[in-house]
This record gives sequence, C-alpha cells and structure tokens, in this order.
Amino acid sequence: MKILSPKQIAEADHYTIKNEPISPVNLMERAATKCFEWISSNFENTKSVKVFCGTGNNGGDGLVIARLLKNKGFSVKTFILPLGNKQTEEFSINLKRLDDVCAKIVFIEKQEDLPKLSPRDLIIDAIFGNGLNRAPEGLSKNLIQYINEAKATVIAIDIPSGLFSGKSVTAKDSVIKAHHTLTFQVPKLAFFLPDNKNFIKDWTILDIKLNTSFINKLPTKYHYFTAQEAKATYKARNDKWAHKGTYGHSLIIGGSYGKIGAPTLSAKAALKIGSGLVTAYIPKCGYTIMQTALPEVMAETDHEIELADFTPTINATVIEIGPGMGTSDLTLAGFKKFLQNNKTPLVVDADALNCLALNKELLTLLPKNSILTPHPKELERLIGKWDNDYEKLEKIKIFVEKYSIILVVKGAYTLTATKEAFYFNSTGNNALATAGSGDVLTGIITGLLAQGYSPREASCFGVYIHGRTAEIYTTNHAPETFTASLIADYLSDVILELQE
Ligand SMILES: NC(=O)C1=CN([C@@H]2O[C@H](COP(=O)(O)OP(=O)(O)OC[C@H]3O[C@@H](n4cnc5c(N)ncnc54)[C@H](O)[C@@H]3O)[C@@H](O)[C@H]2O)[C@H](O)CC1
Ligand SMILES: [K+]
Repeated sequence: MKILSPKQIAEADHYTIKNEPISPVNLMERAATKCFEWISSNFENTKSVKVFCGTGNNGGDGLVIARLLKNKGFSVKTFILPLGNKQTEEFSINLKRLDDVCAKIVFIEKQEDLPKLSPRDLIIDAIFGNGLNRAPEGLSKNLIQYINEAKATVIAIDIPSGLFSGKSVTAKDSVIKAHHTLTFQVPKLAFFLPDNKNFIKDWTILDIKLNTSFINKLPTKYHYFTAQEAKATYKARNDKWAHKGTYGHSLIIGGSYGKIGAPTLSAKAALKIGSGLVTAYIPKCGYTIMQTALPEVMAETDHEIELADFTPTINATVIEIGPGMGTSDLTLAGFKKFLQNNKTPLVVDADALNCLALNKELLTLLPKNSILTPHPKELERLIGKWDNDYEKLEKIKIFVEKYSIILVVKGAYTLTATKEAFYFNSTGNNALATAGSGDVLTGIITGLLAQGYSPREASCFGVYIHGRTAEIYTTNHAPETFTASLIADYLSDVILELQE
C-alpha cells in the first residue's frame, strides 16, 4: 500500500471529485460516515461526545460526525475554533446542516470558552488535518494542550491535529495525543516514526473510495507492507520434481562460547521457513549443541571458543553472518579476510554489524544487495546520530545508495530500505521484544533468499512473517510467554493463511 504526501492526497481527492464524479460535500459525507460507523460501533456505550473542529475540511468532517452521532442518539457537543473565520464551503454547508438538527454548537473565541472536560468524555479531534501548514499557536495550541491534559479518550480524524504527515514536529507540545486515529485512504508517513509515538497509538485506515487507478500511478518512495503485499510475494510450492537442492543451501556463520544459541536459532528458522539445506559454521565448543538441537543442520567448525579462520567448505546459496559471533580481535581479523574473499550474497546481523561499524571501510566489501538487519542502536553505529526521524530516513537513503545494500531497521514498524523504495512492516507486537527474536528474523530472511526470493522480497516478506507469528501467538497466549524458539513453530500458521 502506498504512503502518500499531503499534496498527493489532496490531488487524489480532487481527481476523485472531478472524475467519479462526486461533489466535495458528498465526498466529505462519505469520509465522515466511515468515521461515524467506526466510532458508533466501538464506543456504543459512551455517554458524552465532544467534537472539536477547525474551520477547514477536517473541521467539516467533525461537523458531519457530530450530526450523525446526534442522529444516532449520542449526547454530542460541538466546539469550533474559528481560525480567522476562514471557512471552507463544505464546512459552511455542514455547519448549517448541524444547526438544522438543533445540535449544541459553541465557538471558542477565547480561553474562557473552553468547555469542562472529563476523563469520561469521548473527544473527537477534527481541528487540523492534511491542511496543517504551520505549528499551532495561541488559542489552537492552548486547545490542543487542554485536550491532552483532560486524560479523556481522543479519536483523531485523519491525523492528530498539530502532527505534520510528512515532516518533523518541532513544537511537541502542540500536537494532539490521540488514542486512536481514523485516517483516510492511505496511512501517513508520520504514523511509522518513533518520534511520534506519543501522538499516534492505534490507527485504522478507512477506505473512502478515492480513485485507485489515479493513486496507483502516483510515484512514492514509501510503502506499507500488508497482508496483500505478503500474499502477492509468497511463492507457493508446486514443483513436483523438487529436491532439497531446489530450495537452496543456507550457511549460518556465528556463535562464540556462551552464545551458540544465536546461530542455532537462525539455523532453525532458515530450515523451518523452507531452506533445502542448512549448514552452521560455528566454534568447536558449539558442535555438540548444534548437532543435538538441530539434527537436520550440518555443522562445520572453526577455533575452540570463537570464530577466527572463517573457512567454511560448502558452496552456499546465501550466507548469514554475525549471530553470537562476538567482536574479539581474532574474530574481527578473520571476518575481514572472509569479506575480502566472499562473493556469496550476505545477510549481516548482530556482531558482524558491530564489526562493520568499527571498521567502516569494510562496508565496501559487501556484495551488492547484501541485507543488513540493525536494531536502532546498531543503526546509529553504522550511519551516525540523527536529530529527528526524517533526518534518519535521509541518512538511511544515503547509506543504502552508497553501499548498494538493503537495510532492515528493526522497530515497531520495521523498515526495509532499498535504493528504490522504503517499506514499513504492518505486523508484529511487543511479544517479539524477547532474546533471540532478531536471530530468528535473520534466519527467516536467509531461508527465503536460499529459496530464490529476491533480497527485497526476502526482507519485506521475512519481516512480515516474523511479525505475524507473534500476532497469531498472542490471540490466545500472553505476550510475556513468547520466546524466540516458539517463532519457528508458528511459521506454518502464517504460510497457511497466506495461501487462503
Ligand atoms: N481525500 C481526503 O483525504 C479527504 C479529506 N477530507 C478532510 O479534509 C482535510 C483537509 O482539509 P483542508 O481544508 O485542506 O485542511 P485542514 O482542515 O487540515 O486545515 C484547516 C485550515 O487551517 C489552516 N491552518 C493550517 N495550519 C494552521 C495553523 N497552525 N494554525 C491556524 N490555521 C492553520 C489552513 O489554512 C487550512 O485551510 C483532511 O485532513 C480530511 O480530514 C475530506 O473531508 C474528504 C476527503
Ligand atoms: K485531526
């Protein structure tokens, strides 16, 4: 699914109005009706709803929602922030329609006009939407702060007021902290960025039927990788003549004394996602552990307690390097030698990333399209510090272009960054915040590459699958009890649902 800029969304809006055709006020009615349906079914027992409106079309949506809720029997009060008395036509039409149903409407001209708010209120934030062009100040800022202090449940329409959908927020005290955001047609870039976590919690995309063929033609770097994309990526197994060689040979290089679990988890994940063969290259001390834990996995060994020679003998389809590897001088020296001689596609994680961060000149030795899977701290070591998330995205773009690699930046919305496009993942939850979860992710990506998925597909799809295991698990288990070893047990459920 595409993530569009505010300008592109407005264009899609205009195109739909002209070509469907539909009048702007009817499009507003359609959009706001979707919000009303969501609110009335999720908050049917709510006693008091307070709707706060600006005077643009976001405010217009608020007026329609207020009218529909009132007609349904909710107790509704509407508050309007005049914003210099500039009203859009659709706003004015809907103000009249709201007035016609004898609704309570209050204009907020000064601080004293702010109503009493209770934590039991349901607040609808329709002050600013896609048209925000500067940080709210004066009365609008005061109103936003006042709503945030009320500790009531806040539902934002389209986007929390004060939040820019495609640029950084400098005045963090002038943004609505929404519990739920009902957004139109496409998600906004701001939703995926950790800097905005206080403003955006849950959100739902409402399909308001903007012209899809127009949207499909709009260029964008940013995408949201959902079940739809995952289904399109999945390559079902239907080759009767397949043998284990058909599905590739994954080589997992990693481990050190006390950290043999990491490559074991990766190897298990690569195997369970369908790699035809898996070999682990580990220190000698890990030999019995690996062979006992995973009888299907072949093992080759290096020095006694750490990796130093990096001399696997097999001809792998893909190599994962780094889990549990450590960064000792001996390991680092062997890792350098390995990179100088290696031509096989790589998935690089954990200590291998730290080795790269400590010796940035090694980055030029990575084969094109290698996949690096840093968590935020590892990312910082690679690309340096950033002031805000938009700067981080820019640094990521420069980094992936410079080294012709793919970055999988782990987080609540894991980002797969390629030279061509950035994909935010739609699955996962905090059950994945558990030891070894990253080792499993890299194993899944490696196993997908071995089977012939492209590096972009393996990254986006692997991240999606990994996240989905946690969602399935937590439908009937407590998130605290999820462990990395369990992830592999749920891969089958994810694949089966992709086949539906
Ligand atoms: N296709 C869709 O997604 C649809 C969206 N709808 C809704 O319309 C808004 C966008 O409406 P717009 O009139 O363009 O802008 P806003 O209501 O967000 O802004 C109001 C108005 O306020 C002025 N302004 C901007 N920033 C400030 C500020 N800091 N202080 C004071 N005033 C400010 C600016 O001049 C704007 O004109 C979209 O989000 C949806 O909610 C349609 O209902 C249906 C289709
Ligand atoms: K809003």
